[in-house]
Amino acid sequence: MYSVKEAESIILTQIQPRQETEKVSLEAAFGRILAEDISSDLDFPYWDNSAMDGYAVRYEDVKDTNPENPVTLKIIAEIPAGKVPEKIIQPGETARIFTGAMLPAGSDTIIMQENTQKQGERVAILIPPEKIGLFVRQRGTFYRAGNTLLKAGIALNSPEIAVLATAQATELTVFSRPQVAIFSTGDELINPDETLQKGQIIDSNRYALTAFVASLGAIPRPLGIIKDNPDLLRETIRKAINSSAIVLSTGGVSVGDYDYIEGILGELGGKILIGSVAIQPGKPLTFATFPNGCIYFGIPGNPVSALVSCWRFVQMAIKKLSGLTEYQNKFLRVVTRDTLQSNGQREVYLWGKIEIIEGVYQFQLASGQHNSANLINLAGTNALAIIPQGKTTIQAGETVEVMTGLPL
Ligand SMILES: Nc1nc2c(c(=O)[nH]1)N[C@H]1C(S)=C(S)[C@@H](COP(=O)(O)OP(=O)(O)OC[C@H]3O[C@@H](n4cnc5c(N)ncnc54)[C@H](O)[C@@H]3O)O[C@H]1N2
Ligand code: MOO
Ligand SMILES: [Mg+2]
Repeated sequence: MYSVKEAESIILTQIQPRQETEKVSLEAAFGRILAEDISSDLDFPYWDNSAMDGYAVRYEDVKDTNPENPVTLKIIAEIPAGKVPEKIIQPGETARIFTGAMLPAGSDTIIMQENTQKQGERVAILIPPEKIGLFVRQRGTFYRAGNTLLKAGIALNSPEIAVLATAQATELTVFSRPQVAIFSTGDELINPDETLQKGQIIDSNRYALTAFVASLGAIPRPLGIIKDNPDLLRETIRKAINSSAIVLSTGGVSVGDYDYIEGILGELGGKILIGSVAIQPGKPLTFATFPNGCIYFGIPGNPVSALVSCWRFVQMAIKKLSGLTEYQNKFLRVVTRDTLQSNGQREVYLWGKIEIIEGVYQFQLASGQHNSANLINLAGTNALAIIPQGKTTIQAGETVEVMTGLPL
């Protein structure tokens, strides 16, 4: 049995960012992962421009002005945003200017309107600017043409989309989304629209995993429920590994008589790299690779074990495969509001919520039973508190390591 850290490292070593890319328009780029470095041949700002509605002046002219005896300047032009200034500001002159408008030659500083008083063709500057260049957005001070603007491997969210638009990057190369096959195994399983008979269990894992995969931007391929029948399982697995980058099955990975997955993976040429992990919930995690590059996760059937395995291990695998540079899970150290307990045998993950209490992050354990079959109290959680192997108690008020950013 591997430790959680060992299992993480084995999994990550097997996963290389995919090479397949596609072109998308800027409109369709949200949520995608950039597969090329982006630069622009434009400086940003594109040219010196005004940050205020006011007057473009020569600093020399106004630096000693004061409200009692203000300097007055002759207004020689009006420059709204979008208009190219035609006149050069000479000593004693100014131009009326608006936010975003190009600075006229000869001027170097903007006086905001509130610090002036218009007197017909002239304007009195009541307050001197604190420094030369005040309220001027200088060309190239945010970004210099030719430098890298955005690096390959980042996810495109609103800020990056804004940058791409401004760089006129209207068509982008992004990583194509990996396909992830998902199926549930077990004779006891029924679909949610079927009538529950004695002894049966409604398949929740397939839905949970489909949502989980979609939340990571990969393409889920749900294949339904497969009975505990070695022939059916073999056929399903064979098809899945030949058509998907990653396969996720739930159930059938423990030591029971109907737990067939590991044996079948071996028969089909899979290399079993992990058979179990010292994690609770989620111990019987099976991880295998196939000669065609397909990655297989045999995930424990208990619904909480299934999702915890996904969050702890599958998440980073999908992210890395998808081309994301930042694929590692995120951990925080926060105070726990509840006492957390373990029998010390495995690294224990307890589900709950990170909440902001008086401006500080704190962990609150989900109420109700912490049992790997109890998916009910998973709802509404957003974090997993971790009790290291060998430790039995973390008292309320103490600090605990929490895995966060779960795509719940
Ligand atoms: N003798 C031992 N028994 C078990 C061990 C062990 O070490 N020795 N490990 C336990 C642990 S830990 C886990 S976790 C489970 C894992 O079991 P499997 O992955 O083999 O899964 P199944 O046996 O098929 O099912 C377990 C449980 O989960 C329910 N289940 C399965 N699939 C679904 C689904 N799609 N949706 C909802 N619920 C599902 C299933 O009905 C069972 O109740 O093994 C322990 N046993
Ligand atoms: O580790 Mo199992 O995953 O307790 O239910
Ligand atoms: Mg079993």
